[in-house]
Amino acid sequence: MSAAANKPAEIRRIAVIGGGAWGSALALTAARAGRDTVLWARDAETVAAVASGRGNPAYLPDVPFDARVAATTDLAEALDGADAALLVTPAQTTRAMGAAIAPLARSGLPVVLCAKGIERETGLLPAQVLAEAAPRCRAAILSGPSFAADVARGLPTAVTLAAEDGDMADALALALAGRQFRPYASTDPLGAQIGGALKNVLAIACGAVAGKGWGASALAALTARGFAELSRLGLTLGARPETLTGLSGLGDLVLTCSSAQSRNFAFGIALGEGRTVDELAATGKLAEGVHSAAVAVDLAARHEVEMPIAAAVADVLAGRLGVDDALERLMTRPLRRET
Ligand SMILES: NC(=O)C1=CN([C@@H]2O[C@H](COP(=O)(O)OP(=O)(O)OC[C@H]3O[C@@H](n4cnc5c(N)ncnc54)[C@H](OP(=O)(O)O)[C@@H]3O)[C@@H](O)[C@H]2O)C=CC1
Ligand SMILES: O=C(CO)COP(=O)(O)O
Repeated sequence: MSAAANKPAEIRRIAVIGGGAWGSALALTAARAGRDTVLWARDAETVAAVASGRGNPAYLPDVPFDARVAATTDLAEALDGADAALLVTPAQTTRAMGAAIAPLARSGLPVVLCAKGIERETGLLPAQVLAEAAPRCRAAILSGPSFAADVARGLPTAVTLAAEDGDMADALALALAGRQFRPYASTDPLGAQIGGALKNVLAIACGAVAGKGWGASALAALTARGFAELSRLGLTLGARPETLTGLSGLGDLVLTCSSAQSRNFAFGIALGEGRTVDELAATGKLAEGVHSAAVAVDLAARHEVEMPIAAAVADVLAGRLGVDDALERLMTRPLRRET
């Protein structure tokens, strides 16, 4: 067989599964890139608004949709004829959504996982979950510094698009690329997932520092030590250094640990200001780090990797530690060489 015969076919039609902020922004991105794009959402009002060109008032208010995106509540219709799917529901729904996609997807369908998290019950990353739930689909990862509202408004950014199969990563990057959206293909999906999941946990810690008013020096120090944790775990699990220092690692960590536009950072700010975890959970706003913190710490412990900042976040979220005590615990750890 010739090399050309092994190349993935051109990606013309994209199904975006998930009608929240990021799914809508990515559907717009795909449509702007010239793909025939259909958005699946479970909420009929969202589907009606997107299909009529009004955009997504629930999740992206005031963002005009400047490209044509079809929409449906019927998953089979969304996947019919799709050359690739983007799965953009919260990380803890990956298994159920994968199982729903599995019987409807053609064999070998590329499924780009866009959620950033670790499955709570198993400690598995999204691609590992998809491999169990939809084994005939092929996983790719889209991750990097990209607030949905910015991307939907057409503000520029760059992201990592990773798959074990480099040709598939290249084809997906080409299918989504535009003047304002620049995907870099990678063959390190593991590294891309670790960066995306951990930056959310670390952003909660950074937000708490901001909410406490502990100053810009503390915030920078915590971000750097957070990156050390992320890198330690990533390297131990087999991620590549250039992925961890790249867009889906350091790039997204810097964004999320410095901007109140991040829901994880905003969650941390509110904790630092004295709101309780229960109050914040009741808002229903998604902060993926809340769901991944404890399992990330367990995963690190299983591999004998120290993650004191993530552990402090997990303890604060579980009500075992206050934010002031968490700082005290981090600052009084035994002095050590910087690694
Ligand atoms: N927002 C952002 O800037 C970015 C987000 N991400 C990641 O993308 C993922 C999704 O985030 P985002 O879109 O912002 O989240 P949102 O809270 O904006 O939207 C979540 C969407 O998922 C749907 N949903 C929730 N639970 C289920 C379920 N069990 N089955 C089917 N659909 C479900 C919701 O539907 P309903 O409205 O009906 O509840 C909603 O459409 C997260 O992992 C996040 O980390 C990544 C990069 C940027
Ligand atoms: O992942 C994101 C930006 O890259 C979005 O971060 P939040 O989920 O914290 O809003």
